[in-house]
Amino acid sequence: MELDKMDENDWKYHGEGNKSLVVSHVQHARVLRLLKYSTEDAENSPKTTDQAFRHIQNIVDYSQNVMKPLLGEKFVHNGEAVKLPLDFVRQLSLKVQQERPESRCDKVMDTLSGCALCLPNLTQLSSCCCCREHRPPLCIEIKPKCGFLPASRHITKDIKRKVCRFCMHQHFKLANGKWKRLSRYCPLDLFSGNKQRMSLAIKNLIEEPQNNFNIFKGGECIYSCNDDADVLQDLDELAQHLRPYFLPSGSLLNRQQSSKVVLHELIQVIVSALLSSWDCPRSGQLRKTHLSEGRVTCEASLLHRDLLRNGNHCLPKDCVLDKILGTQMLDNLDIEGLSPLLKRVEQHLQMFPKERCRLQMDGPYNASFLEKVQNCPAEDDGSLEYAVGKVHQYRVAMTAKDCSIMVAIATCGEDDGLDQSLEIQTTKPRFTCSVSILDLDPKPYESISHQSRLDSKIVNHYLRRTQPNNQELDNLEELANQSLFLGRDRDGEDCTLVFHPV
Ligand SMILES: O=P(O)(O)O[C@@H]1[C@@H](OP(=O)(O)O)[C@H](OP(=O)(O)O)[C@H](O)[C@H](OP(=O)(O)O)[C@H]1OP(=O)(O)O
Ligand SMILES: Nc1ncnc2c1ncn2[C@@H]1O[C@H](COP(=O)(O)OP(=O)(O)OP(=O)(O)O)[C@@H](O)[C@H]1O
Repeated sequence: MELDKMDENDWKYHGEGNKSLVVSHVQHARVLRLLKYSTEDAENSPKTTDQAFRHIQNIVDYSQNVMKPLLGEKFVHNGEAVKLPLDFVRQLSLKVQQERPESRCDKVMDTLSGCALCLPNLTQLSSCCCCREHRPPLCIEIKPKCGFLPASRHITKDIKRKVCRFCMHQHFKLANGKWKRLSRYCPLDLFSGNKQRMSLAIKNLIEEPQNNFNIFKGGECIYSCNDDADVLQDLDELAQHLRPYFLPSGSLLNRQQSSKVVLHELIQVIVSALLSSWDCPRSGQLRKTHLSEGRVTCEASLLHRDLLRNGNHCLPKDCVLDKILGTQMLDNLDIEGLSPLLKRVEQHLQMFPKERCRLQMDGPYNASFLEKVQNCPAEDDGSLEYAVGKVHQYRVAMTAKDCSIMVAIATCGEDDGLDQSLEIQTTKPRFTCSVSILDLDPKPYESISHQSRLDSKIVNHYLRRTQPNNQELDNLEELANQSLFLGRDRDGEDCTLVFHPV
């Protein structure tokens, strides 16, 4: 990429989240990730080009020196901080504006600094993984969120040990109008390692993607949450896109039958990719990570109790889910156990503000930061160092609870070489696949206190809605929502997919 010859016509809108907007190159498998900021919060945006560059370089360092060692070399692509011509960035901003979803337009793209993060386009397979097949690659993006129930002795509300954060948060989001329907997805099912539970989790993501699920074909997003949340997802249209990948061209199945088969096959491929151990492909069954029984089942999940009790609940060691879960579980005190330690750090920093630098509260994210994360003492010895170590661990866990997984797949013929990619073995066509993790930004130290407030709000709201003894249900709408939730619970076995052993 020649930075002095940048042309906005070579780039197109690709997607965005809360903090960044992504454009992709029309020919090369590259993306640029530009920062966004809220106009009301302009004073918190980086003021000079150097500050913005430093901010992006911090993201690169954090990905490379902290998240990559924790999550695995194969999954993390840290990218490169770049300085772009300002005129190019301004033109680009104008060009993409009309493509942006309304729900994300509360923030504007940074057009002042000219700084961005350049990354490989993870919706496309790297050339070494590509087959001779000309069909465009498919890519499935999943934002899995937190995959375990906390076991910390500091927890004050027992419900947190029974219902997972995502499922409780759904009710809070519904009440606040962020979404209009509850998602049936439960992260504990996805992270269970049990293929039946995982399949149901993915089926639920497909049915209600919210901001947790997207599908790309040839780098174009073909399936995601509608901005108009009233409109249900068109699964039939999705199945038509997928049909050539999963059904032989002469298939005699009618449209409805083929939709079922195609979605079932897609889910199988995703499950296989998520469970593959990349260090020893095809031997994903060798070493396994077990979670203690009580931490793997969420009472809000709709699965049949027998399956939850008797199924296999472990992840192959080193598969992408195992890596993410292990990093999420660095948060072993829960926000309630962390809060007094956060206070210890805050008090120290109030007295000695210059210590912020030595303690690496805002980086630099180097080997010494990772050392603080990995070698934090197991027990509180009352020291500042212990408190700082736990705060750093919590922030790293937050990143892992908010990252996304990209599973890029392509069909391949009998004699295609597989090089560094992974062969997914299913009953029908052969696929090569690459799995990556994205959105690995450091979470600011300041965001921890927000987490603490949010945690109380989510839990209190959930208790008010779902527990009959909490009589604070204030209107009929709330009651309706509650019965919707209870109805879900009773529907435990309602699954339109036919599950075959995989
Ligand atoms: O706090 P959560 O669990 O709601 O996560 C936030 C996400 O909301 P979600 O629940 O996934 O819809 C939120 O996602 P959306 O903007 O809702 O798509 C962001 O990812 C946010 O991260 P950041 O503050 O922008 O770095 C996320 O915030 P933090 O990870 O910083 O807490
Ligand atoms: N390297 C990449 N290759 C392909 N697509 C990408 C890449 N990085 C990001 N994207 C796409 O852009 C979207 C937004 O990126 P990202 O999740 O990093 O933004 P964010 O603002 O940090 O998100 P969040 O809301 O979680 O804070 C992603 O959901 C993904 O679809």
